[in-house]
Amino acid sequence: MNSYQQIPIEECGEPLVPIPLEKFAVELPHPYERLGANYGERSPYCLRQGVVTALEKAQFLLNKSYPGWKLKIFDAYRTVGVQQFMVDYTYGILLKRQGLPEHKLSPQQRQKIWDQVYQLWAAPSLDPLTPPPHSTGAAIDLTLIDDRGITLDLGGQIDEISPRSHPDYYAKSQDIKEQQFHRRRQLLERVMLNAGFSRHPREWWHFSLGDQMWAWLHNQNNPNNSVIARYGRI
Ligand SMILES: C[C@@H](N)C(=O)N[C@H](C)C(=O)O
Ligand SMILES: [Zn+2]
Repeated sequence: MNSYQQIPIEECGEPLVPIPLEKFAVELPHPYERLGANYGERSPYCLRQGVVTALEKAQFLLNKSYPGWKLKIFDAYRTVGVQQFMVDYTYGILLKRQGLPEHKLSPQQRQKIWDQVYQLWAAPSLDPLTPPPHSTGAAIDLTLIDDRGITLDLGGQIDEISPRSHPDYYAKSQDIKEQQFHRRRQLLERVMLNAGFSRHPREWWHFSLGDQMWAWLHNQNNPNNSVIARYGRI
């Protein structure tokens, strides 16, 4: 269990609502649907009402400094089934990289792959006390586009399994291009944090508001003013 999953949840009952996609840029077709993930009746482009409002605020703050730029939504809501699909898909990718069929792997080799998967992905838990962040409708993965509609390079792909995914990977670089990646990551972080979100400590693209991870991060920074999560699995 991750530390953040010990945070209690007091579900506030806010509905999951569609993201007004016309206000943002969107990765289309949806990256996980393209891989075969089945959302059933649900859409990945939904969030809790309060989270959509905060996302609109982040877009507004971005436009104050950078008119015409947009937040580009990669992924938002996921059922636990989709979380399971992506965890299994990522295991398959890492297995292929090893170049060995699964039955030839030792239990230790297998465990090493699972550890890598769970470095990046939350466990597809059906326990209401430990929901995957995206299954609460409170988490979003996103990047930036500029006023020409060009997706900006933030120095790595979303969902990349590599040290480059760490938000501060380029923080100390002397390379001009890499310093630009870092400034863009800082810009994305600034507008999202000022709108109320928290950023995942290991993923430059993942932000959430009101879920267990958000509360845990808040409490790390404000030990005298602790909060609990208001969004559970929906
Ligand atoms: C891997 C990335 N898309 C992501 O969302 N990671 C977090 C931790 C998650 O699975 O909730
Ligand atoms: Zn995410």
